[in-house]
Amino acid sequence: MMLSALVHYDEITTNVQDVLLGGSDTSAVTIEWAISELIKNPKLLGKAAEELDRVVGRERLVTERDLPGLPYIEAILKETMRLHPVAPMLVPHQAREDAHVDGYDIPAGTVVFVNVWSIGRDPTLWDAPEEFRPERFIGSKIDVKGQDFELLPFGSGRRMCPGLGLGVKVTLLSIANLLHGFVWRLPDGMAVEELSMEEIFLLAVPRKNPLEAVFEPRLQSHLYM
Ligand code: HEM
Repeated sequence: MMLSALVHYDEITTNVQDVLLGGSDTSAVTIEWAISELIKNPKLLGKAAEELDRVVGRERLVTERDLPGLPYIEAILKETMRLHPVAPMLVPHQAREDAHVDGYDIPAGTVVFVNVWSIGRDPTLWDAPEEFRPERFIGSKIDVKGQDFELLPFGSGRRMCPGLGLGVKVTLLSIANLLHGFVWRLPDGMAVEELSMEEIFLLAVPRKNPLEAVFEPRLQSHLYM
């Protein structure tokens, strides 16, 4: 009885840890990459601000209800997830039965890694894959929900990320509010070419050096209270 209560407690702790870890770093890393790419491309920063001013205006903050009307912000998120997937090889999976995929035999028991980092930069799938171009997703049906195999930042299938819905909303809303609420630029005297985009390959792939940026309010002061 005591043992089963202990196992039960351990399972709860592990599951809570999974959700906290799975849901915090992933979103933070994605948001930092999105802002970095935009600071490097001031024209895109301007396009995002234009969409936010047109749809939301300057009298209030962005809310979840605004998200469906912000296709450019959504395109920024997809483009960030294409170039900077937080789990570059997803997590290891094991083939349960013999399979034949694209000319390769995969025996049962094989540990399979899916290199979504490379897929996102594959020149046979993407035009100018090294360029950050959110426009490529405007009018495109490609989504991050695990059905379009060229873009799998949340994985696919029965073990794909269960936090997809929450993850997309949190990152979209954060990026939208950061761009709507602040003007972003590099510190004085620093040119965009000097902004390092080096990655560090850990469990997630954050920036090697934390982003240093200057941000100034662009809305009325009472909105920040
Ligand atoms: C930007 C946000 C996020 C990204 C990019 C992301 C990405 C991923 C990826 C790639 C996996 C592995 C999928 C696979 O096995 O192939 C995963 C698993 C998981 N994620 Fe997320 N995630 C995000 C947000 C969240 C959130 C908000 C939560 C929870 C609140 C969460 C909870 C989990 C859990 C529990 C798993 C393990 C699922 C399993 O093994 O069955 N994630 N996530």
